[in-house]
Amino acid sequence: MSSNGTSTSVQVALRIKPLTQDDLTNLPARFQRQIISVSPYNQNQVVVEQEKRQIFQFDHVFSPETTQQEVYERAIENMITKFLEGYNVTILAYGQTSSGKTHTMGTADDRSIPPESKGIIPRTMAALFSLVTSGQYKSHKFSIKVSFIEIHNEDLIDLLGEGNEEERPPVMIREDSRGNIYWTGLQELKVTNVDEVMDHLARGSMNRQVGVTDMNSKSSRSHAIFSVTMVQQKFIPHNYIPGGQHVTSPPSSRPGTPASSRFGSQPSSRTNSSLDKFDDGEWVTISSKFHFVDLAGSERLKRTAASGDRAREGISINSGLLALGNVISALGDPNKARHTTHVPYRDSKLTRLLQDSLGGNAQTLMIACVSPIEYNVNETISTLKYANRARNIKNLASVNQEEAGWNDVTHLQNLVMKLRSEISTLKAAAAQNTLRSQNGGSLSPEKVSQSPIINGNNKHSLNGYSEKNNRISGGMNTQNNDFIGKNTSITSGIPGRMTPTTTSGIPGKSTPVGGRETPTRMRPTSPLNTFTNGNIHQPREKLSYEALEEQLLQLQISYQELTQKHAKTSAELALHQDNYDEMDEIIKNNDPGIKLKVVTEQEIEQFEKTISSLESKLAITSAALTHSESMLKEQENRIEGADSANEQNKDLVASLQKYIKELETKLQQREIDLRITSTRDTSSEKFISETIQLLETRLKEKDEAYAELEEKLNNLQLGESSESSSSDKITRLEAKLEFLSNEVNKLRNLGIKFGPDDRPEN
Ligand SMILES: Nc1ncnc2c1ncn2[C@@H]1O[C@H](COP(=O)(O)OP(=O)(O)OP(=O)(O)O)[C@@H](O)[C@H]1O
Repeated sequence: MSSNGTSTSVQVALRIKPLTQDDLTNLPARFQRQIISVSPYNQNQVVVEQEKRQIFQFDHVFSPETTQQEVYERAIENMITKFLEGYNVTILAYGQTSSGKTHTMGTADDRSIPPESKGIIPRTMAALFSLVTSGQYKSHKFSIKVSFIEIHNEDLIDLLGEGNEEERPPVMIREDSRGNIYWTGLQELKVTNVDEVMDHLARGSMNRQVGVTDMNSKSSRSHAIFSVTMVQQKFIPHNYIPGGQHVTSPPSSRPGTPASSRFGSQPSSRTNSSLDKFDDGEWVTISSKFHFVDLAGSERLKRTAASGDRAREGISINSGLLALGNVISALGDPNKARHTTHVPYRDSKLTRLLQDSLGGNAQTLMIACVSPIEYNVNETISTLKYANRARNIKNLASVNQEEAGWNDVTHLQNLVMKLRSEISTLKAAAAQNTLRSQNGGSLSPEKVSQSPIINGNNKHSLNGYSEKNNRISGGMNTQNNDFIGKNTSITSGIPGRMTPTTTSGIPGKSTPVGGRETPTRMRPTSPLNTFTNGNIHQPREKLSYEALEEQLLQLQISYQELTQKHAKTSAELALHQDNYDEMDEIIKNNDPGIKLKVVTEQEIEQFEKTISSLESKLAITSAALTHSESMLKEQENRIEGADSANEQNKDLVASLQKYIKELETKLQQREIDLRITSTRDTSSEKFISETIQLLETRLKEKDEAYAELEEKLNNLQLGESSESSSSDKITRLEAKLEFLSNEVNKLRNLGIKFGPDDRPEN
């Protein structure tokens, strides 16, 4: 049973990793500029310097210089106190690969790690053991167990499991009726000191899946959850002073096992002797669990150059973190949280396991780890945003406290029997008294005090009872332990005090305070009055008798109800056990045909998600298809148009070819004509040149004749008698020569040459 639910936000711390030698060697120097730092104005703010400046606020910010001890002191120490008070506590380390999650948590701790480098787990465990063995808790008895589980490719692996993995029972996640998540089928190892814890942690982390990525030579490829379950039994004496010291020591023997034990163990039966211890006080069982969650790297696949198995791991890691992100979104976005009733815890094993640690019954701290340098800026920003959303989640943390025996039917049966016997003794005493008073006798106070019913335990129940019970039902809570005296130990010892009790002190009935009261019963009666005046003790006895009768009746009803409830629960348990055995058998048989039946709700949801994603892909594909079809039609139309244009072009080509043919014919004809012409030209040239030659010959002859004539003339000049006839002859010859020269010039003008250097005369 839980008490004192208080709403708390998920606390978020940011840790900036210092640049390590590996970073300096492996990452490009030009991207090693530090881009994130603690704000100088507010120690809980970080500033990211990029093109634009971004500021994020967290509950704690740890600079690269912060030591492991400082982280522990500032963020973890007070959570141990909460754990001891009975709260469930969860610490999650989130961030990209190599950002320092494992270092911060100390998940991979072993003896080689120096004390100053020890992470949260070893420090917390050392502090826890130091506290539980200290004087402060000497009235408590503790049972501490550890388990270590890994989620790798959506499989749950028990890291502390021994023997052959195939022969181990499967690890299953379960949810109890109160929404608490627990798992079955894994080793829970009892530890009594910190060394034992560290041995288990080291052994488990050796079994953890690690691989080499581009960014971390020893990268955790899985989510790992190291859990500590603590059951403490606290004795609350009846004369307890709220907020003060216990004034009596607890009795030496105490209830054997916690009334409500999770993680598979059954409540133990109770013996009568243990009931007796309620007379001095009562045992309260507080159980709480502490999860240390070292998440796998949140980076995108391409950053780690993952392929093959690494990529498969990456996809599974990312789907787990995506589901965690969706849960954080659903819980962390104030608008969504108001409207969202469904938080997708079942989307991954990780979120299912952390269901009651996120938005549930837990004190939760997320430590977001980031790299300081520019190279990782995108991952850093996404981690900061993720962590920032987580700050908005409200958890309802409460102490897991139960009064001893409340769930223990055997204990309740014994109690009913004890009450019955007390009532019958009381009845007998009352009858005896009535008889005596009828006989006129009176009962001395001494005799009354000898009655086992009135004496001691039940003294107050006969007078201040109703008043006392009013107080219980009005404001009782197990934290305050507002105890009523010894005589009410029956009521207070009955594990029904956490539910409202009736004013008659009968457990399990939720009747409002005073609802069933008669004025008589409400009236406080002084015991002194009752027993010093014999005249008034008869109605007093009568009243007690009636009240007891009613109590008996109520107890019988309660007993019947409990028996029925017990029978029903047993039947349900048997049914679940059968189903479980059947499933177990199926899984063991490993029959692939039958195995199909073991489709869990989670898988169905996964299938539904896959189907809906396929449907959306189908919608996109069919839209693309429609688009392609219309494009195709358009193309067909174009082709048709092109075909008809082609036909037209063919005609054109044919007519062009015809025209070309005609032209060719014409050309041929022209060529023939030209040839004929040129032949003609050649013959005319020949004729002309012959003519010219002829003319030249003639001219030459004339020239020769002229020269002969001149000579003759000269000879004649020597004789005067022949002078006039010679000059006539010369005139005639000159005229002839002129005529011939004109003829030659005409021929020259026609382009006929009379030798290579011939030029027409002007
Ligand atoms: N605050 C720190 N001071 C000194 N060294 C650190 C610090 N944080 C991380 N380192 C070192 O950086 C390296 C990577 O850190 P770690 O293995 O813790 O990263 P991780 O986030 O767990 O990576 P992965 O997700 O791949 O497992 C380790 O060598 C670790 O010792």
